[in-house]
Order: sequence, then C-alpha cells, then structure tokens
Amino acid sequence: MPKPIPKRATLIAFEGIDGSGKTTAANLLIERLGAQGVGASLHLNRSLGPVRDALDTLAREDGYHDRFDMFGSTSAQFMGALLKWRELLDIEALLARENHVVVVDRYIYTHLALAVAHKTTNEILLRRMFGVFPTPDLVYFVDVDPEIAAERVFKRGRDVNSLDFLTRLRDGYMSLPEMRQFQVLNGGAAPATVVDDAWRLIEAKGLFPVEHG
Ligand SMILES: Nc1ncnc2c1ncn2[C@@H]1O[C@H](COP(=O)(O)OP(=O)(O)OP(=O)(O)O)[C@@H](O)[C@H]1O
Ligand SMILES: Cc1cn([C@H]2C[C@H](O)[C@@H](COP(=O)(O)O)O2)c(=O)[nH]c1=O
Repeated sequence: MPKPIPKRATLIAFEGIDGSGKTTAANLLIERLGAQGVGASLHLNRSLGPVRDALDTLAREDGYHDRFDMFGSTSAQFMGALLKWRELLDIEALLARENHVVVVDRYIYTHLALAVAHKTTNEILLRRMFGVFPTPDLVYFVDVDPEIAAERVFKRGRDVNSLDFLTRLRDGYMSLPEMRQFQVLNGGAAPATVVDDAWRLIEAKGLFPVEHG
C-alpha cells in the first residue's frame, strides 16, 4: 500500500444517497467559500455508471443476470471501489496546499456504505485500502427520504435508482461507526437552506476564519 496521503488543506466531504443533493450543495458551498475569499477546490464525483453498465452487458452476454450474478457482490463492488480509490489519488496535490479548502463530492464512506448495502464480505479490506486517505475535518451527510431521492434521480433523467437500493444504501451509511462524527444536513430543504446549514456548521467548528454578517 502507498503511504498515507498527507493533508495540509482543510478537507470537507459530502456523503449521502443518490439524489440527496450532494453535488448541488457542494457547488453552492464552493461559491460561498469563494465569496468569502477562501481558496477552495471542488473534487466532483466521477460516476462509475459506464463501468457498471459495461460489466452488466458482459455478464448478460455470458448468460448471467447482471454483474453481481457473474462476479458475486464482493468482487463486483471491489472493482468500483478500486476505481474510486484511483480517482481519489488525484486530490493529493490539493491536500498538500496550506490555507486551502478541498471539498469532495462522495468520499471513501460511499464505498463502506455500499459494502453494507450490497452485503459484501470485504469491509475490512476496503477499510485498509481506503486507509491511505486522510480523515476529513468535516463530513456532511446530506439526509433525505429515499422516496424523495428516487423521484429526484428519476426527474434528473441521467440514471434510475430503485427505492430498495436507496433505502439499503441509507441504512448502510447509518450503520457505519463513522456516522456518529458526520454532520447531518436536511437534504429535504431547499438548496439555499442546505448550504446555509452547512455554513453554520463550518462557523461553529471554527474551521477557518470566515466573515460574519
Ligand atoms: N435541496 C434540494 N431540493 C430539491 N431538489 C434538489 C435539491 N438538491 C438537489 N436537487 C435536485 O435533485 C437532483 C439531484 O441532485 P444532485 O445531483 O445534487 O444530487 P447528488 O446527491 O449529487 O446525486 P448523485 O449521487 O446521484 O450524483 C438534481 O436534479 C438537483 O437539481
Ligand atoms: C461505484 C459503484 C456505485 N454504486 C452505486 C453508488 C451510488 O449509489 C450509485 C451511483 O454511483 P456513481 O458511480 O457515483 O454513479 O451507484 C454501486 O452500487 N456499485 C458501485 O460499484
């Protein structure tokens, strides 16, 4: 394993089920940080949807129902986790910057929650693998009713998430020991309210000097 990635920047992560509003809130937070003169970068989640689709197609061509049927849930999820791991290495240079805030849309906890949701047997291995990434200064869990999230995802029109999957993923997050350290944001509120709440938590934590008023 590579050595743990050093962190000098402030690291803020957004977690939550699909459609909870992570990307929307992360973008608004970056705008707010910029308006306050805080140097900040946003690392957007790179969807692995095309990888999942390709694996499902390969599986069906071989007579399986889907990638889980062909590879088993543990291996199928591990492939996604590995790609996320590689993607997250890209924040190393940003994390090395002092007086800088790095906002990440989906961090390592997504894959720990997915491991629970998909009942994989490699949670310990995943934790070791993702252990190279630093613990964020602040993790927001954008919480929303899975039914609302499913509707938002459907309306967005990019992909579809079943209510069953979103419910299991939310339960997966809730079961993580780290959940106790997460700051829960009400993702059912309007985006402006979500970011106001996020900002209040930054101020309360005194993460960096921000102007008041
Ligand atoms: N607070 C909100 N209230 C109502 N609609 C919202 C809110 N936040 C986001 N949306 C809308 O819901 C959809 C999903 O939002 P967004 O992409 O930010 O969620 P996400 O959590 O990043 O999703 P994913 O994990 O699937 O990428 C978008 O169409 C967005 O405009
Ligand atoms: C990588 C991966 C993802 N999922 C789930 C995780 C999210 O809930 C959705 C969307 O993920 P995206 O990659 O950000 O589009 O799918 C999954 O079930 N299995 C995976 O390996």
